[in-house]
Amino acid sequence: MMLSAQVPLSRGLRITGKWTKNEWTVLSCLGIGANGAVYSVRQQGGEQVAMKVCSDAGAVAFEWGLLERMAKAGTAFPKPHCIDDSANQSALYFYVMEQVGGRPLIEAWPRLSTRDAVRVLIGIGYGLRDLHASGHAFCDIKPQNVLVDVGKTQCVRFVDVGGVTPFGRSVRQFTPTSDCAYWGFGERRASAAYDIAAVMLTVTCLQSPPPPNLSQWTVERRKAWLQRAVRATGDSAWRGLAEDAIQGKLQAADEFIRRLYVLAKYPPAPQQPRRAATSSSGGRRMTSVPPSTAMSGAKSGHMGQTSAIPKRTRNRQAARAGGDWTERFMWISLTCAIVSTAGAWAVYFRWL
Ligand SMILES: Nc1ncnc2c1ncn2[C@@H]1O[C@H](COP(=O)(O)OP(=O)(O)OP(=O)(O)O)[C@@H](O)[C@H]1O
Repeated sequence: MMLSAQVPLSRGLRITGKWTKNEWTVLSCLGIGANGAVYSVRQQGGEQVAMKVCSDAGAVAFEWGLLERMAKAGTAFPKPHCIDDSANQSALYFYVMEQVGGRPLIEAWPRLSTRDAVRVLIGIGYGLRDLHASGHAFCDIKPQNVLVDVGKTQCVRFVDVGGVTPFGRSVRQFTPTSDCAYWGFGERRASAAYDIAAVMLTVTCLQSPPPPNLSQWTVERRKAWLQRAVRATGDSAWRGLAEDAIQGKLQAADEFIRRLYVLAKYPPAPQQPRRAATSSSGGRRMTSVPPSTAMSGAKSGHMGQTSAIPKRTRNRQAARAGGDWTERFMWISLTCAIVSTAGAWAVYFRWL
């Protein structure tokens, strides 16, 4: 059978590595993008991993190099496994990496409560902080490239390392709606501020989907639309954060995280209803995600290790939200004990 990066690989197909001699079995397609397709595959030994397949050997080698660098820097991108090309067919180049769990933000966002949405943003903030510490910007932030574990942990992970660029260089790969220059704000240059603006642009566009003919508008008209969309989203704290981020005033992820903690205390008013969207990655329909519960019940973080909201802060927030039943139980028990002791003393003195 003729294998090619352009032809979708069918389930059950076996791919043998020309150099590693490893064998992988295709399970499903995780997503298709401009640079190639990503498949869930099972490797010998049974582990499920992700395989990015391209027809361009140079593109695979370039992304692989970035992925290795990002792994060394301990960022939220998938861990690299190996790079190879198919022994069955010469035009199939690929690399194998950790398969990241969770759902793309485009699917997860509409079902997040306001509090959980802020917590996910804090997770993104921490992911960016680690990435920026390596001197690189993500540059291609979009809802398909941020995966959120919508279960208990709400971990945030990044995929698609192809756009990662050293600070100061021109952005090579971007998505117009997440690019501040497209909206008439800032320049298209890799920086922490560029990524932070992209996060808030992404979120604004998830809240208020832009019109389909946006690309035909002048930059001024786009800018005016965006300003209206930001004004229509959330309360003044939220608007202030979104405006500052989009205008490039937040120049470090730490500052972004700090501002988000303020929002976690005073979350923006929920926007209803959020329009259902269709994932562009592989054309999958948005599937239902169980609504997340109060902050007290879940841990948050990126890479499944770090909690986005420190435990003490979470407990305080939970107590404020009236969600800490153990504390309420303790106070009720204490009150009962005091009342019964007082009663016993009263009876004792009456009998004396
Ligand atoms: N390691 C991974 N684990 C799980 N899913 C992944 C992984 N890598 C990619 N995906 C999924 O596959 C989709 C496409 O992958 P990727 O973004 O790397 O392709 P691309 O060709 O670079 O896309 P684009 O044209 O958007 O830049 C992603 O949006 C994501 O949903």
